[in-house]
Order: sequence, then structure tokens, then C-alpha cells
Amino acid sequence: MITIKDLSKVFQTKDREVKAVDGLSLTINKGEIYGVIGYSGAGKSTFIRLLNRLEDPTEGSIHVGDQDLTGLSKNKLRIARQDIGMIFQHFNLLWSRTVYDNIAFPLEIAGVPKEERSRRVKELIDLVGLSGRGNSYPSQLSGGQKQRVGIARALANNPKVLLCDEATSALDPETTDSILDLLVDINEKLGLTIVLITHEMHVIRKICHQVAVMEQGRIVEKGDVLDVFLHPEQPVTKKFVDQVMGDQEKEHSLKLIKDKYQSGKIVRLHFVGESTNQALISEVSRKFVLDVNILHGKITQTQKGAYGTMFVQFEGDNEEVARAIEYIRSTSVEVEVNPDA
Ligand SMILES: Nc1ncnc2c1ncn2[C@@H]1O[C@H](COP(=O)(O)OP(=O)(O)OP(=O)(O)O)[C@@H](O)[C@H]1O
Repeated sequence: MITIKDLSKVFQTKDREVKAVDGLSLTINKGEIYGVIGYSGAGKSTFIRLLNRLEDPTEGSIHVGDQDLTGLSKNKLRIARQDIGMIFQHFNLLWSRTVYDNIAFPLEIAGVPKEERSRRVKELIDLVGLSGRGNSYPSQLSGGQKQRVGIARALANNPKVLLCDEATSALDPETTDSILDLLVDINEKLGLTIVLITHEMHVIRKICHQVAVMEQGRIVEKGDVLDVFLHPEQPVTKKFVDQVMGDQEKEHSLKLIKDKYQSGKIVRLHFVGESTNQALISEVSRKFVLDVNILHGKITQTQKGAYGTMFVQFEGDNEEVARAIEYIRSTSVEVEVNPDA
């Protein structure tokens, strides 16, 4: 769907050149939610602005479907942009226009007749959960509602791709979650491809299928969200994963756990994907004569399944404990006995 090859953007400032995007290549499949994460200054905003040619690349190409965006004339670019909607951190609404008129605006520009426009705006207002608010002005709306208007406006011309530029960074956690749920809903209902940039791993975990990690204009790691969460390789990726999983807390707790629970066997269970759905702990305590103590753990959900770690203590006859561990190993849950921090 979107193929990016060797994309670079160099800004010339008074005293030096800044390579904001540096030889970036990426393939984004149709219907995917693709997240690009990086700290401030990594080049994310420049990257997403290149995707709809708000910035012109210094080098490289961007294909959306069969169309090479980098080779288009101004006129053709204007038409091609109708396939690419965008939402922004600060919503970028027209403050003197109502919700209805904000959403109608791109339809007016595209020359959609009045009746059809009216039908489409009403449909979009319902889709984003703003029924009854069509006559409100942006100043009368909460942050979450403003972003819903932004989403409806971006979807007005039935784009194939939605670009999200830190779309939830100005929102509180609860509102962030409701906007992320809306994006997933739209992705599933409309089969829309979504590319988002963020500095929050929570956003990646909650809605993305694929993730790319950016540092100094380059992609340093990319892949399936679950794989990247499970096996982060680069230091920057590990830091982002820790934002969600709180690794330091886990290591600290393991030491406390070992000091406190010295009897029986302490076991670390790694759950990945579907296996987390099994009622494994209750099954083990039913099948084997032993006590199972849950000591510490965190399981989290991604769009590609759940994963996490749990520390448990097995107390009972040594052979029975060994049999229980063997049994767990026969499932897809990984087991580590007497784990190191
Ligand atoms: N118009 C510009 N002129 C000169 N330098 C720029 C310009 N736009 C961005 N840069 C520089 O390019 C680098 C990448 O900036 P960019 O805004 O893309 O990063 P970012 O990851 O989106 O960070 P942030 O979230 O802080 O915006 C930075 O060093 C920035 O100063």
C-alpha cells in the first residue's frame, strides 16, 4: 500500500545542515495500523509531513498504491492528497465554523454537491460519536470531542490512508483511550490504513499492528508489535518497552520475592499471544496436589495478542511440583525455574 524508499530530508539552517530524516525505507500494508515511535527530535513529524508532501523530500520515493507521490505536479498532488487524511495534535479546526461546517469544509473544496455533502457530514458525525453536536462550535467541545471532529473531517473524502500526528498527546489518559478505540473501530469498519507517530509506547501497544522506532532520522528497529515488545534489541526500544512494562520495578520485585519466599519453587511464566487466554493457573492447581501462590505479574494486551510475565510459587511434594512444571512446558507458556533478575 505505502512503499517508502531511501527517504531523506535535509534542512538547511543558517549555520548547518540538519538531516531530519535519513535514508528511511518502510513498507506499510493495506489495512494496517503502523506506529512510528521516537523521542523528541527523532524526525517523526518531518517523516509524517513527507508522507503527504507537506514537506518535499531531499531524496527518495514514496508510493501510495501505484502512485509515486514524489513525482507529482501541484495539481495532481492536490488530487492525490484526497486519498490521504490527516489529524493533528492540536486538532487544527476552524474556530469560527460549527462542527458540521468543519466536517463539510473538505467536501466543499472537493466540489461535492450540497445534498450529498449534508448526507455525508451526518454519516461522519454519527461515525465518530458526535450525534447531536453538529451545531456546536469547537470552543464548546472537550479535547476528545475536538479530535473526533478532526477525525471526521479527515475521513470526509473517503481517504485510503489516515496520518495521525501525535493525535492523542494533548489529551488526558482516559480521553486518549477513547480516541484510540475510535481509530481501531474506523480501521476495522473501513479497512483504512493508519500511520501514526507518537512518543508514547502505550499508544503503540494499544492499537498498532506494526511499529518502527526512530532515532536521529533513521529507523533503528521495526516489526510486529508483539515481537518488538518481546525482543526489543536497541537500547532506545528497550526504554520504550519499559514505559509500558516497568522492567525496573519487576527486577526490584524479584529480589524482594526471592528474599521473602524461600520455600517451594519460584517460577517465572512468560505468556505470549493466545496462551494467555488459557486458565493455566487454575488448571495447574486443579490437576496437581500443590499450592500455587501468585506473587507478581503483569499481562498486557496488544492488537497482536497478549503477553506478559508472572511469578508464582509452587509449594508441595518435589515430584508433584516437577510434574506441574513439565505440564506447563507442554503448553505454549515458557517456564523459568528459580529465575535470575
Ligand atoms: N523546518 C525546519 N528547519 C530546520 N530544522 C528542522 C525543521 N523541522 C525540523 N527540523 C529539525 O529536524 C530534526 C527532527 O525534527 P522533527 O520535528 O521531525 O522531530 P520529532 O521527532 O517530530 O520531534 P518533536 O516531537 O519534538 O517534533 C530536529 O533536529 C529539528 O530541529
